[in-house]
Amino acid sequence: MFVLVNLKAYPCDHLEVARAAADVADDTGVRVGVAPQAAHLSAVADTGVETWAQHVSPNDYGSHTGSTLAEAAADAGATGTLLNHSENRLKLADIDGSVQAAERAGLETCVCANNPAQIGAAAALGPDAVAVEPPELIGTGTPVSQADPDVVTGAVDAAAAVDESVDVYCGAGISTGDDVTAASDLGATGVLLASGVAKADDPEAALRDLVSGAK
Ligand SMILES: O=C[C@H](O)COP(=O)(O)O
Repeated sequence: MFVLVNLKAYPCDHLEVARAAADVADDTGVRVGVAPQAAHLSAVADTGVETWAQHVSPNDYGSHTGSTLAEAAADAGATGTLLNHSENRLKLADIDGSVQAAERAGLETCVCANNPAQIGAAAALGPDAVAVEPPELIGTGTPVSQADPDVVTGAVDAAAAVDESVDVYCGAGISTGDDVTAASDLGATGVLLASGVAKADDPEAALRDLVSGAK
């Protein structure tokens, strides 16, 4: 299982989380990634943890003020990127363009989507992974694997129907090792989470609990 921690724009200590995630990954052999703010990519990558961007633009080099260039994220140490997160939705053409931009820069890609139908559409764009997240469960602490298991199995089936090589992650409310185990039992190969670590009093303890459920 891949445990990917999205720090969003939470006021957490990104270096504390990154160092903890690097230690937990080293100690357990479980794949753990951290997706910080774009301005923190380089500092987070310097800790040695697997580092993901929260978004990259569909643009190539050029006159694109305010864009997050895929090559710049890769230069800063990112090895992957989320795309189309529920809090940063893109037009279909821009998701496609961002997947291509990320691939051009050598970044792994995970396209987020709300439900199985969107997961099928996302998988058709050829990312490395898709992540299903019911928006109403994000940040609630109620895990999707418990509240809406059918959305996870539906997403696994929808992605496989399009392209069996696309990994399927699930997210929203994931915060414990039991949640990670439940996600794995439903067919997900990774989890995408945020508040369970970014808002934890002890992020390292939260991460150790999460990875204890990874298979
Ligand atoms: O990117 C992470 C997801 O939106 C899940 O957030 P959450 O773990 O706070 O529910």
